[in-house]
Amino acid sequence: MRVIGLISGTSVDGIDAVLVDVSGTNLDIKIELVAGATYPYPTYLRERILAVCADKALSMAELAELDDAIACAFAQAAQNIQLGHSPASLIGSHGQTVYHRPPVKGGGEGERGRRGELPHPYSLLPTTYSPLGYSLQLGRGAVIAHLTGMTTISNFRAADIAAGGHGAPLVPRVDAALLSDFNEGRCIQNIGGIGNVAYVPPRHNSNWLEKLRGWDTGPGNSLLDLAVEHLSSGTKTYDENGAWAASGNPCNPLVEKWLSQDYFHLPPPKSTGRELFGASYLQNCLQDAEAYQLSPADILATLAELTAASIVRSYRSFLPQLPQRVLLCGGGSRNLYLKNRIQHLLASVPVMTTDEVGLNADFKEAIAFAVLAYWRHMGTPGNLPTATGALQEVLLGDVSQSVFRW
Ligand SMILES: Nc1ncnc2c1ncn2[C@@H]1O[C@H](COP(=O)(O)OP(=O)(O)OP(=O)(O)O)[C@@H](O)[C@H]1O
Ligand SMILES: CC(=O)N[C@H]1[C@@H]2OC[C@@H](O2)[C@@H](O)[C@@H]1O[C@H](C)C(=O)O
Repeated sequence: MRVIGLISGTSVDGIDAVLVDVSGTNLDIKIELVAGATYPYPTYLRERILAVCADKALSMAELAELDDAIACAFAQAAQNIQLGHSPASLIGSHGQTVYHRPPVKGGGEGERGRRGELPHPYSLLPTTYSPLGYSLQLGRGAVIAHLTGMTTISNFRAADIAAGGHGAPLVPRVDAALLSDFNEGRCIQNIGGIGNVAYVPPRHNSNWLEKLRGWDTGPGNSLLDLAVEHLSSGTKTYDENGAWAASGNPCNPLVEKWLSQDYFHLPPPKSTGRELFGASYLQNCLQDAEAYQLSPADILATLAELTAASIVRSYRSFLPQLPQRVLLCGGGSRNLYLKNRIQHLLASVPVMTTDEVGLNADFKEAIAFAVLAYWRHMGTPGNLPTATGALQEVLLGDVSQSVFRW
């Protein structure tokens, strides 16, 4: 089946679109990437999205307008990616995350929540506050289905959240299907705006899927990108290949201070977003850096070290053993300095990109949402409770069918 996968991630840099052929059932699937492209948002739209992510207030009418403007951009990306190819019959669209709130521990989280009992932290909250997580992705599927004439699956995170999960990360089940190895335990590390990992145990283990783990490791490129924009007075948006950071030195006492923060010590399942690792987090980092009189390059090297160390230390803290290989994907896998620091901290564990095992590292997330849509279409669950904390596996995504014929 030919499927389109669409996502714009927490970097808000544009829409990743793929056209893939998917076949098979459940975890036993094959995919072939027919086409992939990134379509940058128009500047005005990117700025509006970033403002909303940074808590800018907007009216309901403005929210509806923004939701549909994003959906139109996604529909356009779906049309563009098919040009010159035979058309797809299904779209899986993640949309644009503008807000993410994990469930309250001991309340919504499936692993800990008990029915019929108000857990302690919940009883301290106003009664209007739900212990379930909340995650809002804009770019409604109905509009994409309407504009493209194609059945569109969207709103993938809601069903996992309703089952007590974080609604994230959702990619680990796809990682299990596409990147597992018979003999080797692997960490599949995405470095987008936020970093997230799936630990995929070797498949020779009879209950390997139950042993799979996944969580958000913390900042990926979000702090680095914000810092580059600030330190270059808006002339740059990211540190190409990590060259700027590579010309500085990390300040280790600062890295240790930042790593003492709660999020890094919280056991999985856990998820996060720009709400935590965003502009105000960076402001605090920059304030801390003043005491050490760091140069711009040192600041970037220190933030890169935070990202690398938060990733590697989370493996050491939360996995039964280190993986035998780490496969990087997402834009941060192109940051050579970051990649080298991860390799250094992992010593003899080989670190490479998913490209090197045949899965495109830039488009893996978009591919994942094509696969998740395929699974929804086939009636196969898409979440992994060991990664999201949900009480059970559930079907992910709302189905919008197009009744319009253009
Ligand atoms: N050549 C490169 N050198 C350094 N960094 C790069 C390079 N290419 C991309 N990046 C980084 O990758 C980021 C985009 O990554 P990606 O598209 O994977 O993020 P995302 O999908 O928005 O995030 P998420 O996975 O959190 O949803 C850019 O903002 C930039 O920081
Ligand atoms: C709420 C949300 O959009 N979360 C993203 C984000 O970006 C990376 C990390 O945080 C991950 O948990 C998730 O995305 C991927 C696609 C996932 O669900 O696996």
